[in-house]
Amino acid sequence: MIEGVVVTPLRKIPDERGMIMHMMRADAPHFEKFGEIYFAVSYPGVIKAWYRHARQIQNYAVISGMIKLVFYDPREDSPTRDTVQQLFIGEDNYCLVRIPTDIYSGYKTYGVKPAILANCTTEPHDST
Ligand SMILES: Cc1cn([C@H]2C[C@H](O)[C@@H](COP(=O)(O)OP(=O)(O)O[C@H]3O[C@H](C)C(=O)[C@H](O)[C@H]3O)O2)c(=O)[nH]c1=O
Repeated sequence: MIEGVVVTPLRKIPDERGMIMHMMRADAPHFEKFGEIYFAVSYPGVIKAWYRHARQIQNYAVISGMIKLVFYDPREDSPTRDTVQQLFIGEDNYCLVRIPTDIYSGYKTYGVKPAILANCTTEPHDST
């Protein structure tokens, strides 16, 4: 596992009406800071890469569909420098993935339906 990447299994609580899908709460051990939450929808087969953020920690949960999520660690001071990691996450493996600053990440949507990725970040998005 790349240093700083944390995978936390999340609960789905079903009943006859549907389900509750946990993601983030302020008293959870994995909560750090709230910046923004948004939903990225990707059609089947779409690749989104590469991302690298200097300030913003990302927390991904894929609420519908599946993605192959890949990381590369270029950090000179990291014990996992030059490591590649891949995860298959989404409705069949419902979890929260913490992505630390300064690593590269990217993903591909697979399967037959769009993936809906919720991203709860520690800083508001800034495209500059
Ligand atoms: C994230 C965001 C984007 N935008 C605008 C900026 C662009 O005009 C458009 C698409 O943004 P972007 O190309 O950044 O979208 P993605 O390639 O899906 O990437 C975003 O969602 C993936 C999952 C990441 O992890 C990235 O960090 C995040 O940038 O939406 C906004 O106006 N506000 C926002 O909060």
